Amino acid sequence: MHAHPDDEVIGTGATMAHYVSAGAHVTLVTCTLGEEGEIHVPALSQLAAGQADQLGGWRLVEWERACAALGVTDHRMLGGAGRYRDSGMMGLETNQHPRAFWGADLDEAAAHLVKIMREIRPQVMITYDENGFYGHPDHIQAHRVAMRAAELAGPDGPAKIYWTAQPLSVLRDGMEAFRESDSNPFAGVESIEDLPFGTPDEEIAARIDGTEHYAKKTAAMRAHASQIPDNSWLYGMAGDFGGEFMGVEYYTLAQGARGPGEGPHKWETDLFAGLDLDGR
Ligand SMILES: CC(=O)N[C@H]1[C@@H](O[C@@H]2[C@H](O)[C@H](O)[C@@H](O)[C@H](O)[C@H]2O)O[C@H](CO)[C@@H](O)[C@@H]1O
Ligand SMILES: [Zn+2]
Repeated sequence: MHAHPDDEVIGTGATMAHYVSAGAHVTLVTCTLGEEGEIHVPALSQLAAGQADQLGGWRLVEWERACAALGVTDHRMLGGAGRYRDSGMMGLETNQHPRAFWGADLDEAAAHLVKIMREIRPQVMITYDENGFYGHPDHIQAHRVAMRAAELAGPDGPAKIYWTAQPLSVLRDGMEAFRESDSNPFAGVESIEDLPFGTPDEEIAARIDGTEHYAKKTAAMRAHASQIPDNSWLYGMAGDFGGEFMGVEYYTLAQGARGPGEGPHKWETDLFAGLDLDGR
């Protein structure tokens, strides 16, 4: 369950490709079209919200192309394309738009996801933590709607719920690795504790290694060209560090029993670890 087109790749692209290739049924639910986003493709600049206001339709196409690159065939917009609008960054006037996701009625929005849950009966759901990973209103709302839907869906809801996360150790390694880079995402950051995200390693529950799929993740990122420019640090990370940073994704476990794991913190290597898959 993601907030905008492109979130699915940045946070969970390798995980989605990993499970599609393992034969799992992966359903992506995205909550808005991303109408209020930046535009990094000059030729598209007049699609912006304050001009032609067509960015949402364009990002829908980018989103479908990115899903194709990951092998995800079941991708849905919450309540149908255009039902909820990108709210913009926290505190902006766009938060008050009549269709802004940030102002959506929680149970009405959750009902759209419950309907999907009753159809697909997921064993595992991934969404964001209470802060929406980094505090964007649509990410916070996606968390709230996903957790409410899981509560309302009862036995049709997921047995395990994970929230996207970045271990502090990975952020420290990344900050060091990018120190000399000319596209340093940590530029101006004194300490990783200043970042709006980061989880102590001991609170991480799962490390999903989708390294073999990081080329699919990179291709899916390129599909989101309006949001992820060619000179993005994300490509630098993929280029300089290969799958090590791009192909591995981390999660905390918000609901369900933790399965067997590896390493000093017993991180699961499979989100379905410990589940009776025959049962559901
Ligand atoms: C990854 C993500 O959630 N992107 C959102 C976010 O985009 C940010 C926004 O454009 C901001 O103005 C930029 O400074 C920042 O770099 C962007 O990440 O918010 C957008 C508006 O809600 C949203 O469309 C985009 O998908
Ligand atoms: Zn987002």
